[in-house]
Amino acid sequence: MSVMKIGFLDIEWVDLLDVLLLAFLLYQIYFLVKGTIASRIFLGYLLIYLLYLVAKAVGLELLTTLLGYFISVGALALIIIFQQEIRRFLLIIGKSTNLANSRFFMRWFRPPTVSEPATPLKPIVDACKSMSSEFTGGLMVVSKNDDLDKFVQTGDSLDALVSKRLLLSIAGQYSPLRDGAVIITDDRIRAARCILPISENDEILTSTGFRHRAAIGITEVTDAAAIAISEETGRISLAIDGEFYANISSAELEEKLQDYLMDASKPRRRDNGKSNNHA
Ligand SMILES: Nc1ncnc2c1ncn2[C@@H]1O[C@H](COP(=O)(O)OP(=O)(O)OP(=O)(O)O)[C@@H](O)[C@H]1O
Repeated sequence: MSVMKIGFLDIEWVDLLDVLLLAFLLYQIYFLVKGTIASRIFLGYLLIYLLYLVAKAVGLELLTTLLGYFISVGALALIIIFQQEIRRFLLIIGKSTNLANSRFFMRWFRPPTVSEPATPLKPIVDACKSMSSEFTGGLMVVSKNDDLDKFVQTGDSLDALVSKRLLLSIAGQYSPLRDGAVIITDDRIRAARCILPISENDEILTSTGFRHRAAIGITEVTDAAAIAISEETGRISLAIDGEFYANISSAELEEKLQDYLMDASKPRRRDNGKSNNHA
């Protein structure tokens, strides 16, 4: 059924839907790559494509052929270049269709209300407080819903009950487990010395070290929260969903962790990959 006619163009409902869906998809891709190196590559590729169109329209045959070759292998090249972003995009789709997190699902099949998160926060926050005052560096990941097996496997398995004493001894100056990250799921310390993905977001201050980039990185690809304690400054920082809360107090840490871990319906940010520094 025709909606409107512009000259020889007969526009139908399905065309409008097509354009709207394409605009929505491009908008999502824009937010996904915004602030990353990928956005510049994408822009560069777009400019080459525009140049190709102009060359073709003007009739520059040699240039058109050359650029045509470049663009024909472009799809494959884009998949290789954007593999991180495509992975992140599919993860977001996977997460947003996660039934357990869906508001609709929660409304009808709400599990019995619990007032405390599965992970005991007091020993974690107390350990962070001690580490902060003693300038002991540390990186702790607290799981929410996502499976962190892949990252647990990069470290040394522990499977011990969460306790302040154990967290402090892992982070201690002479501990062989102090490098890398500690991963906590529910009330268990699952592993130490784990390697986390480093955030590639170029909006993060260049002075930010690898411990803090790793804290942001893990929260960009999973729904876990990550705490970094700086060895240099003793500051406590928290990363959630790619957002970075720098230099927070132990009370703020506990409050933010509590809110985040208890909020099962909290939707993931749309502009995944964009980190903000909340100093
Ligand atoms: N990808 C990673 N995964 C897990 N841990 C990491 C990773 N990168 C660095 N770390 C840990 O962070 C420690 C300190 O790294 P770096 O000095 O670059 O970080 P930083 O952010 O400047 O932290 P600090 O303020 O404590 O110096 C490393 O010794 C290592 O234990």
